Amino acid sequence: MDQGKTRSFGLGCDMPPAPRPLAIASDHLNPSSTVCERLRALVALTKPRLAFFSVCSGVSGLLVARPEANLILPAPLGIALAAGGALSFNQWWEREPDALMRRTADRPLPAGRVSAGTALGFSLALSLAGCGLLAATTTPLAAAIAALIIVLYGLVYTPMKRRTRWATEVGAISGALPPLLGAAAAGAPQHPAAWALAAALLFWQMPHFFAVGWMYREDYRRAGFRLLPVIDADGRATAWWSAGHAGLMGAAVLIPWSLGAVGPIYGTIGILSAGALLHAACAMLRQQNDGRVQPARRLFLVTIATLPLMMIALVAETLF
Ligand code: HEM
Ligand SMILES: CC(C)=CCC/C(C)=C/CC/C(C)=C/COP(=O)(O)OP(=O)(O)O
Repeated sequence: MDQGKTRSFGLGCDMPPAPRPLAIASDHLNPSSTVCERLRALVALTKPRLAFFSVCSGVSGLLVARPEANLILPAPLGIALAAGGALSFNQWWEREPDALMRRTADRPLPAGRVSAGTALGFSLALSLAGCGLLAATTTPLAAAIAALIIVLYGLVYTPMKRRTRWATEVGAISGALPPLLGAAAAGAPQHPAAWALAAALLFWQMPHFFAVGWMYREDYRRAGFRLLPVIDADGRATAWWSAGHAGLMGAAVLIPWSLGAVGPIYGTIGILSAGALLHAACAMLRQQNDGRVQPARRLFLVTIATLPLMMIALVAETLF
């Protein structure tokens, strides 16, 4: 989710040449940067692409729970502010390891485009504004879920990444909660379709991250992250866990479909998506140990392609 100008969507071949030593902001800010450059740096702190997808999953929960809610703006805005707050807090916390990884060395903090104090203040302000807006315009439960996501992601998952390989599972809970946040904002936190999307998203994230982790495992190792792809010598465990979670994602689609909680369009697209993830994870399993990252990259791209399709299918089936 790095927003560096030189790379995009995990293709990983045009990264900056080398990680810098700790060039942490505050004393290293470029005094001649324009207002526009500073604003751009603040936007990059929010990991806009991930934030956008998280908002989409939250809005999907909102729309399936209350289809007429598409006219209500404060809920998506509140979700976006809370997401930006959580994600920029993570960048503030990880400014030192980010400086050690090629993938993230050009982020605003390690690159010195924003000071640590500004980043922390910005992340807290966005978090408070997001939760406040949700509390004032939707439901207290929605604000509470947003606060829970911020705490789980910022204060539990983020420090866990350098301590245990199970951090990813905890991070996946925070990443799966936005559809429930959306449904709570619509006043229907129990809505089965929102729970179905949250469950699919929970399992989707494991192949998604294990693929990325394998692609950048040297980066993660250098920065001291103890994630599964780092401690897995030959890629076998990474591929198996990815395949297993692709299977679980299939179950998270089939079960609500068979119970009538979601319709056949979402059901079919969800099963095809899980099948595509399983296929790509199995390809990773077959080609482990040969040092290539191509199968992992393909798995990552499959995750990126399938998630929007599933969200669109779920919402379209509800609205039309
Ligand atoms: C445990 C949970 C997750 C982890 C550890 C994770 C990690 C990552 C990482 C490291 C990247 C960067 C890949 C690169 O630089 O090439 C990435 C990309 C991406 N992730 Fe995730 N992610 C997680 C959950 C999610 C969730 C919940 C969503 C959406 C709702 C999401 C959407 C995306 C998208 C759209 C990209 C591609 C765009 C970009 O690189 O910014 N991720 N993810
Ligand atoms: C509404 C709301 C508050 C939404 C936010 C949703 C949310 C917290 C998603 C985060 C998912 C996640 C664990 C990403 C990995 O970040 P990472 O820190 O491992 O990624 P990095 O290596 O690129 O820094």
